[in-house]
Parts: sequence; structure tokens; C-alpha cells
Amino acid sequence: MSARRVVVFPSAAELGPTLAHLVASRADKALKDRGRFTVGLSGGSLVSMLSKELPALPDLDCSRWLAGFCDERLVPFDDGESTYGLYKSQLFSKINIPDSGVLAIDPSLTVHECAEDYANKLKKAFPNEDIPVFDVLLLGMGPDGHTCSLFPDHPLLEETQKIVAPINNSPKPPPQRVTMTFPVVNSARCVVFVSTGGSKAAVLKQVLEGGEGPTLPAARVVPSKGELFWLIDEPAAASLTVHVERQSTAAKL
Ligand SMILES: O=C1O[C@H](COP(=O)(O)O)[C@@H](O)[C@H](O)[C@H]1O
Repeated sequence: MSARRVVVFPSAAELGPTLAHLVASRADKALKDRGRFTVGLSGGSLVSMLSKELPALPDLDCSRWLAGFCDERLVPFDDGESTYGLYKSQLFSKINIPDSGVLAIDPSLTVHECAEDYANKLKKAFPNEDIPVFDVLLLGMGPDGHTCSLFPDHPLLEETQKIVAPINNSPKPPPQRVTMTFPVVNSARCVVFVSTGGSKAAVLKQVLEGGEGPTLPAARVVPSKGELFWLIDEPAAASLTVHVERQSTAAKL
């Protein structure tokens, strides 16, 4: 386990370019070391940030990228809630990632079949690993402390066998989703949380500093060998007392 780095930016506008540089630098390393770059994407606010910042990087070559989804909502791709649908129209259309480089769910299946099908796609994409080891997982955190579709007090938090699990009763709509489980999340080489806005301040304090009550899902993300970054803005960091790094402009991490 390497040290957690909490990096605070004045606003999301300064944070975005640093996120893009971080992804690009880990992609360069992965391409040199292993000939491909594997990245797990999350939905929510990350979609627009990545879709703005990644295409703005000069010379970004995504031809050997493999992008999966840390979680996905079980809705048709043309539904506004589909994370794949949003990335397809906002990001994949602007970068040179091949269709074969995107591992999407099959939304026509039942939620259980869909989770199994997506797990099989991951196993095929990572044939030499019992648990897929992604180069980078990009995560968000909801105001309740959930990450991926791993929600507080949900039995899925204890899942140790499956690499992808179905969820039928997500407290945040839509109710049916599939999600990577903690064994996959904590096997990644690098995990990057992005959390912005004052609505995240209280939960961020609990996740990063602890407190009473059960450990929130986002606080259970502790990569066993990989790096862990929290990229946050000043409003989200407002209540923190732990050590943080402050950056006023785009930085290389
Ligand atoms: O529902 C979801 O929410 C989380 C957090 O989203 P945010 O908008 O608060 O950043 C997201 O990471 C997850 O992928 C998504 O399915």
C-alpha cells in the first residue's frame, strides 16, 4: 500500500487539467511497460470533466487503450442515465479509442445476467489475472459516501468472490446496476477519486478522517499495492484537518 495523496485545487477548473495529465502519464508508463493502458471509468460528474480535459491534451493517443466501467446503470445506451452512452457521445467520439477498446455492458440482459456477462468480458480482457488489475480506476463519490455502485450498509460491500456484482435496489436511481467489487478496485495500480463541491465536504471529512459509525464505501478503497489519489476542490476540502497538498494551477502528479 502506498501513501494516500490528497490534493486540493481552488476549483474544479484547476483540477481538471491535472486529472488529465495524471491519466496520460500513467497511460504512457503502462504502454511502455505492458503495451496497453487499461482504465476504469465512473459516471456522474466525472463524465463531463474527462470529456473536456482528455481531448484537450496534445498528442493523446488512445489507440491502445482499453476502457471499462467501474459501474454502470442498467438502462438502454440512449437513456440519459447510461454512463456508456454519455461517454460515447461526449468523449469516445473525440479521441481515437477503437470500438474494441471499450468494454460495455449488455443492457438487454437481466441485471444478474448482465453482471455475469460483464465479468466474463473482463476475464477475457485480463486472461492472465484472477482479478483484473487495471492501470487506473477513476472514481467518484456520492454525498452518502458511495463509490462505484457500492452503497453504505449494502451486502455487496462484503463481496469477495465476484469481480462484478449486480445490484437490484440501488438507493440512487436507477435501481438496477452492475458494479466492480472491492477486490477489483483494491487491485488497481492507481486509483484516483475526484470529488468537488461543498455538498461533499461533510462526507469527505468522514471518509478521509474517520469518525463514528461503519466505514463508508469510499473509505474502503485502499489499493493493496497501487497508488491512491484524492483530487478535490476547496469547497469539498472545507472541513478537512488532515494533511493535504495544495495546488493553485495544473500540476504533474
Ligand atoms: O451514481 C453514481 O454516482 C457516483 C458519484 O457521482 P458524482 O456525480 O457525485 O461524482 C459515480 O461515481 C458512479 O459512477 C455513478 O454510477
